[in-house]
Amino acid sequence: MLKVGIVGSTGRVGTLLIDDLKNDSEAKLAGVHVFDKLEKDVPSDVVVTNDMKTLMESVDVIIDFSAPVATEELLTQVVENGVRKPLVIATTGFSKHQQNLLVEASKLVPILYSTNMSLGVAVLNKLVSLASKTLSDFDIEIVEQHHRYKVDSPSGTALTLAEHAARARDLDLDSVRVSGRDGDIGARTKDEIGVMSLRGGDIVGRHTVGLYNDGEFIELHHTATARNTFSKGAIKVAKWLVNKEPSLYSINDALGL
Ligand SMILES: NC(=O)C1=CN([C@@H]2O[C@H](COP(=O)(O)OP(=O)(O)OC[C@H]3O[C@@H](n4cnc5c(N)ncnc54)[C@H](OP(=O)(O)O)[C@@H]3O)[C@@H](O)[C@H]2O)C=CC1
Ligand SMILES: O=C(O)C1=N[C@H](C(=O)O)C[C@H](O)C1
Repeated sequence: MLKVGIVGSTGRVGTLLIDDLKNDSEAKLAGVHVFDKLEKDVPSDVVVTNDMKTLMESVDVIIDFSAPVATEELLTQVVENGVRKPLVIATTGFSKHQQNLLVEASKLVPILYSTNMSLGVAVLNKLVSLASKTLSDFDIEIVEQHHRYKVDSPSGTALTLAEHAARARDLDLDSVRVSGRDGDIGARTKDEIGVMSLRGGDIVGRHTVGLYNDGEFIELHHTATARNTFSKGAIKVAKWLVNKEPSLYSINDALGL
């Protein structure tokens, strides 16, 4: 039985991970990191701790849906404190420093990082690469919609979709991304990639990649209708990751896409 540890165990996705692991025949909950207090009941043999190193040493693999500072603490245990455990990282909104730390840690332990753990978005990324390259004259605009509690913007998924679009056109995303328009902004430039955010209600996650030209346009939509799409996806890739060599893996590696 694969022993799973959760970082972000009290969160929207973390609580679903606890439920999903109760019904899994190959993986079980072995430890949870709690920042404050765990309201949910867990079996008595589960390690409940606010110490990241203790959690990591109690499990076979970590699944992280938390906050950038918490993921940074996790990665620091690998890079500075010699802890060696495979990590599935789903948290979004990292700074450049945190992104670099993730790359450094992946030289020491296997890490699968994905801004979206759904199969649908994994396929959408591939469709976006194909469409952006083939429809090279079309303007690309991405819109993401999420629930009112989401704290980072644009979503990690929207940024990953934008990266696929930019790479397909040999563009540097940081130079061409536009994430707000207001006032006398002038006409749209050819290469810019718009990435816009809407927040409201209980929307689990919706991403639209539009490619617009004179006389026609294509819009590719993905909608997550249940949040456990992400928790179940993360457990699936954790099983795949656990015996891999240190490296930075994508969800496409795990799903064979
Ligand atoms: N890749 C994917 O498929 C998906 C990624 N996400 C991402 O996962 C992350 C979590 O999402 P969600 O569950 O909705 O968020 P929540 O805000 O519901 O949960 C965040 C969790 O992180 C914990 N946390 C916050 N700060 C710290 C800290 N400093 N140290 C330790 N733990 C901390 C919280 O603990 P406490 O409750 O005590 O504050 C809580 O358990 C977000 O970055 C989100 O974008 C979300 C869905 C899918
Ligand atoms: O915070 C969320 O809820 C989600 N976050 C991820 C992101 O930032 O892309 C994935 C999903 O869309 C839900």
